[in-house]
Amino acid sequence: MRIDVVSLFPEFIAQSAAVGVVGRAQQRDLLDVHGWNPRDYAQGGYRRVDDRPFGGGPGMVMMIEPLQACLRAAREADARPAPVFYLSPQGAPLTQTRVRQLAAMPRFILLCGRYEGVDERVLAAEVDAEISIGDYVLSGGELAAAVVIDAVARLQDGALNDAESAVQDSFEGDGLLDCPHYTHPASHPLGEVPAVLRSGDHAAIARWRRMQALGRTWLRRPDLLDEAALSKADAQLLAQFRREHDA
Ligand SMILES: CN1CCN(C(=O)c2nonc2N)CC1
Repeated sequence: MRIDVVSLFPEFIAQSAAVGVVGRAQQRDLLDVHGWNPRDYAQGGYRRVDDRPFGGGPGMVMMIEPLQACLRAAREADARPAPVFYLSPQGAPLTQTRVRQLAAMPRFILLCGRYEGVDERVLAAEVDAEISIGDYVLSGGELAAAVVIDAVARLQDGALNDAESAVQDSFEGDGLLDCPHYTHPASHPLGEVPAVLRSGDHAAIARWRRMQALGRTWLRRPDLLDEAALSKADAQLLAQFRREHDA
């Protein structure tokens, strides 16, 4: 899979994509991440990439020409078709379902805006969809692009080791929040590790973890519960959690 990123800070993208799961995926040739800088496609001595907004107001807007030329270069760097996604609070919320769709593509291009954003004509002519990683305002699209790249990289076959796959499966598999995790020491002034986790009874441990995942989802993200396909056993575990919680 190939991801091209158009950004005024391609070094940020390259550095974030060189470490961890994404870096390993690249080393394993599961993923290629390429950064492109619109400033390299800006004309004139100042290599201008932004200008003042028509209508006045604060900040600057990224100009059409450097972006169009940069997107063209990124697109033409590989023969495969490449949809363009713009990171923006105005985009569709990024979900694991959307990540799975992106991860199945042979390639795509991420467009990262800075300042007040990009000229709207670029969005209309060059962008296939906008993606938001959350309802807040960042300083640029690069952090959002790094989030998309990380989530997509994890879904490339061979990117995760067994332990990492288990974590992925725990959320992705059933859409619930994760259960609590503990490690040594078993006793600490902050509290004790739940006895069931030290019991060696793997069936009881699995039930406890499932009940905690169901219960935490009910408490913190009931909207996810509405989407989750709960089994009869799940419903019984959640009922037990709620009885103990309300006791
Ligand atoms: C122009 N620039 C504004 C800030 N920005 C975001 O806040 C953002 N991107 O994706 N999800 C988000 N939230 C990126 C684009």
